[in-house]
Amino acid sequence: MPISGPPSAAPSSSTPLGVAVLGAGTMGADHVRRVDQLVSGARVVAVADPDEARAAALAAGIDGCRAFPEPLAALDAAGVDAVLIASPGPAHEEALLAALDRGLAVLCEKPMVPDPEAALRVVEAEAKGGRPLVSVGFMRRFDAEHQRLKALLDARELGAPRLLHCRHRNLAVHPYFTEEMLITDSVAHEFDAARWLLDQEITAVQVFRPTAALPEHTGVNDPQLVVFETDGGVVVDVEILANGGFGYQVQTEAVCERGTARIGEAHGLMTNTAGRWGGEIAQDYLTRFADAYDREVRAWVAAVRRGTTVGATAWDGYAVAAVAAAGVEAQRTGRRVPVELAPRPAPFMNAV
Ligand SMILES: NC(=O)c1ccc[n+]([C@@H]2O[C@H](COP(=O)([O-])OP(=O)(O)OC[C@H]3O[C@@H](n4cnc5c(N)ncnc54)[C@H](O)[C@@H]3O)[C@@H](O)[C@H]2O)c1
Ligand SMILES: O[C@H]1[C@H](O)[C@@H](O)[C@H](O)[C@@H](O)[C@H]1O
Repeated sequence: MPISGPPSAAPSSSTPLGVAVLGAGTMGADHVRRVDQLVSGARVVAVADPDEARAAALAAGIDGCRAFPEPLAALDAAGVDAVLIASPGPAHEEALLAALDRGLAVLCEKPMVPDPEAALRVVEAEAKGGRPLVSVGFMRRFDAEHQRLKALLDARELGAPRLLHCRHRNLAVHPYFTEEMLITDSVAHEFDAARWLLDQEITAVQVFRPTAALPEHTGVNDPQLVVFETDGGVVVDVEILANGGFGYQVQTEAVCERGTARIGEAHGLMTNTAGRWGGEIAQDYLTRFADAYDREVRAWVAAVRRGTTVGATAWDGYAVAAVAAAGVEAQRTGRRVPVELAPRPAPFMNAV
């Protein structure tokens, strides 16, 4: 799609950035609350969802915010300077291309676009515009524990990393969640986090599935073990559990040449009483990663004002989609599947 719209200018420092939020479900509602109540320098001016009642309910609580049943119409609403996409992954490509066509900066929830060919179209559309506009919501990059682990690995304090052991356990997933989404929607986070933590590309993926019968209540064969290799020789294993039923846990342990480092062990209150100790397990990502989402959206608003992006780029979104495509094939065939990456375009001159 050609870039035909005029480039958007970030508003002056005294005018809040007008944000259109596409998708008024779990994440859309959380981001609307965040932009409205926690982030200074931005306001929600439009909310769009084909479920009109959802959009209207969110917009009703915010002065000057309009609800739209047609997602793309919200991009043309008065006062829109930037777009936050929180619709399901398959709807992202259309919204991203429309935003880029209008020169609007975007924070797009992960996965940027689940399918790699479509993800590459987004990379190309942004490149044609000549400036960075797409930030992808891989929020672990803004989580304090993940940032500490990255700093430790970058500084080589424990020597070179050799293995990453990851656990990704969900309480439950949406009823529309499919077996493929274990890879494209959930392990997508570990694909991004591993690339970012290690500063390496992923080269091949394998998926191991228990042979036990499919649990009737979920429709997803739980748990699965996803193992991938990087071009720096690191091996990463990820236990992915969609319907664990007990809480939300995201843990990573790096095994390096001279030691190990672990994050995600505890998050919440620990109690000692009556001869026992015990702790809390967060029940969902909205709790576990609340601080990370806040930092992410604040950083995004600040970046848009500076005319740039933050966190994962459109290229990162594409790379994750390419790895996920290999992962889905590995899941289907039981084979080790190499990752095919397109040539990387030159970075933007002013990207951060
Ligand atoms: N970063 C994270 O930790 C995290 C957590 C959960 C979800 N997500 C991502 O956020 C996105 C939304 O997930 P969710 O859990 O909020 O889903 P959800 O099902 O709760 O909500 C999605 C909403 O989008 C609406 N919708 C459908 N098609 C649309 C379109 N074309 N345009 C606008 N709205 C549309 C639906 O009616 C629904 O209200 C997904 O990409 C998901 O992967 C990210
Ligand atoms: O969409 C959600 C979200 O991305 C969560 O962060 C992840 O833990 C879940 O597995 C996924 O289903």
